[in-house]
Amino acid sequence: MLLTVDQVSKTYPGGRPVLQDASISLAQGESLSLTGESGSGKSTLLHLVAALDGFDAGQITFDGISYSTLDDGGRAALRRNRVALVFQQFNLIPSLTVAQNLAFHARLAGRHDPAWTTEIAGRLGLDGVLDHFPEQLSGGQQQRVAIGRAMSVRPKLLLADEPTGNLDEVAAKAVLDLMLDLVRVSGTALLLVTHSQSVAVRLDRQAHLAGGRVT
Ligand SMILES: Nc1ncnc2c1ncn2[C@@H]1O[C@H](COP(=O)(O)OP(=O)(O)OP(=O)(O)O)[C@@H](O)[C@H]1O
Repeated sequence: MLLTVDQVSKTYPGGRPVLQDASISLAQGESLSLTGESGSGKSTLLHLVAALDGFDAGQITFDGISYSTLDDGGRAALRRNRVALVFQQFNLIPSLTVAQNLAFHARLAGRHDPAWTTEIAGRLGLDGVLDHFPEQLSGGQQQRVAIGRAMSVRPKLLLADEPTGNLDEVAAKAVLDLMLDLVRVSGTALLLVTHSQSVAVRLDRQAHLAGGRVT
């Protein structure tokens, strides 16, 4: 398995338990949707897998590495090289062009591959806007840039938190289609949080969070 979340529990200081013995697993190249009511802990689980936050009990193992063995440097390296994130907000850098945004993470990681970035831009339909700035793009185009930027490092796992949540139905479908195509071509596994059942069923497997557990 590429990712194993094994009986993980998480309570924020002063709060109720959010996750209680939650478990998921993901094979290389596989896609899994995560649904659940608002406040059920979907974003929390995604953040734990991204090593952005710690947990109280259980184990997370990704690509043969147990998170309990990672220090801050190890967690940062994981996010720089192997796990990529896409959020509902596009989080592009406004002063950089589309081409520069697309290459940004890969350059930071010292792994910029111009041929791959060109292929990503083509697959995401961004060829015509490479010299534009984010504010000149539609929401759907901006999210395609954010996805392309995340995929520029060829991550083993893409974590997406409501990636189409800010888009209208037509743009959302186009972005989802392109994202699923890109992760398939790259052999990247995908863990996607969504409120939408119609989005969830497009992925290989579905998981649901309720009462702190995954069903
Ligand atoms: N940093 C934090 N500190 C304290 N409590 C938090 C923090 N982040 C989330 N929570 C709480 O944990 C619970 C789960 O939040 P989380 O964002 O994971 O849910 P979610 O399923 O992603 O919700 P939504 O669908 O509304 O985005 C909520 O009760 C939330 O208030």
